[in-house]
Amino acid sequence: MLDDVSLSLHAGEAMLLTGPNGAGKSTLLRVLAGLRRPDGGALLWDGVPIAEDRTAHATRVAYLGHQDALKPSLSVVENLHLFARAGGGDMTAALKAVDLLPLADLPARLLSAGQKRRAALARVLLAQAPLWLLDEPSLGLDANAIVLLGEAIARHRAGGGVVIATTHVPLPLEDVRHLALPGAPDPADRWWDEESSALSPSDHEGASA
Ligand SMILES: Nc1ncnc2c1ncn2[C@@H]1O[C@H](COP(=O)(O)OP(=O)(O)OP(=O)(O)O)[C@@H](O)[C@H]1O
Repeated sequence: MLDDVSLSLHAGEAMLLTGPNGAGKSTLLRVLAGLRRPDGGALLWDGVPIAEDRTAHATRVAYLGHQDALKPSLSVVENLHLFARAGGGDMTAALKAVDLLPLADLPARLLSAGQKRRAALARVLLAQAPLWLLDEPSLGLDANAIVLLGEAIARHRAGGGVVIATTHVPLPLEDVRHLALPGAPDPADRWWDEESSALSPSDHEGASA
């Protein structure tokens, strides 16, 4: 059960949500996305409750769930067009950012699991939304794609964007905050460095979250 959770982020900040399976990380992301109403408490954007205008909140959020939600018969680029907002982001740049340009015309059903995840990430880039809510974004990604993910997040933050991501593994992010949901492992087992908040995959040797 998710209870007594409080967090606040400013432009350019990032937060990782950690905790064991079932701790409520995905539930919290869905609440932050406005996809699920909390039983209590409030979610504010610039001091205004999102409940006052849920449509406006939806335009602020790019949400990446566990499912990549691609239409199998459509090509990568057709899938991305489905979600690109009018006057939205640069399709070629989004495909390049996740190294999918060579596969742009391939039907989504022929993509590998990691390639599908890259396509779902390209959709986040295209949304041009200030708030990225990413549920285990590195799921299925190879080492190179995880580097690209880190770079995309850094660019988003440099432009004033905010990122909140769940993860069970370290992500290559600088100056990231952590929120460990109750039931998280003993602090001695934490793979992040409380002092520097900087992470690298090599920090993760033998740890679990
Ligand atoms: N729609 C739902 N109805 C009832 N219970 C739910 C629903 N969705 C999630 N739960 C429960 O809420 C708890 C938190 O689930 P959640 O998916 O948020 O966990 P999580 O921390 O993201 O886990 P994981 O690390 O496995 O992804 C779990 O016990 C889960 O069974």
